[in-house]
Amino acid sequence: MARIGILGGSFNPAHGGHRAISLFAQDALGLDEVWWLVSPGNPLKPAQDMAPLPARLASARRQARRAPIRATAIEAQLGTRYTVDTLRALVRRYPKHDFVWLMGGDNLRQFGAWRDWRGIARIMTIAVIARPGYAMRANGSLAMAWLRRFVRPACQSRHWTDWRPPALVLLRFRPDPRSATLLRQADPLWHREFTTLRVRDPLTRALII
Ligand SMILES: Nc1ncnc2c1ncn2[C@@H]1O[C@H](COP(=O)(O)OP(=O)(O)OP(=O)(O)O)[C@@H](O)[C@H]1O
Ligand SMILES: O=C(O)c1ccc[n+]([C@@H]2O[C@H](COP(=O)([O-])O)[C@@H](O)[C@H]2O)c1
Repeated sequence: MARIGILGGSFNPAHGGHRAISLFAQDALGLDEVWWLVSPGNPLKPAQDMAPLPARLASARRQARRAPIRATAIEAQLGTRYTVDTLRALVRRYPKHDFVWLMGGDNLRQFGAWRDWRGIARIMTIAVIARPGYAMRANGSLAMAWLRRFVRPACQSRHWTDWRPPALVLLRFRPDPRSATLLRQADPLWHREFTTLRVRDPLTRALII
């Protein structure tokens, strides 16, 4: 079974922080690959600041170069927007893969607002990577109040395929302050270099328009 970590995100744009946490997770969890799911549109984020999907996917492809990372916009083909639907579809589509959901500590804080977040935790193990400014045990977070009982020790993280979800592992990583927000502030028109209107999806080979 291939061991795959999934990092969902807006990638508006992709940056070195995504790459660094993916390589760290690859090592900590013993992954064969990390798949970056470039979202057609985060259901909780306003669409107006969002660069077109082909530009975000192209920026992710560039950041993923020469690393065991595949950028994909597979949610555009699956027709899913909510993570719970995406993960169900992926597990069905790739029965020979073991999947773990990766996210930064900032996403753990708002996880309780995601559609059927308990359902997500029941589908696959979740690995949270520390992010500067976000306490991982997020006291007062609705999701953490429920997830706390499923936390596994980080020293066992390579054995995640033996865990029966819900299972949550909190991974400490050297704080990486990079963010897409900072990059957009520095250059709101970052996507002008990705003028291409169509990009080949590296995972599915479909044309993303
Ligand atoms: N520097 C980082 N450290 C830890 N996790 C990160 C970091 N950058 C991104 N992530 C995680 O990667 C995933 C995708 O992030 P996203 O594409 O939204 O980038 P972002 O930098 O958080 O963007 P924005 O600043 O626009 O919110 C999320 O789970 C996020 O928590
Ligand atoms: O399913 C949901 O309700 C949901 C709500 C907010 C965010 N998400 C997912 O969380 C991932 C991170 O999103 P972002 O925009 O913070 O990079 C991305 O895969 C989104 O589709 C999912």
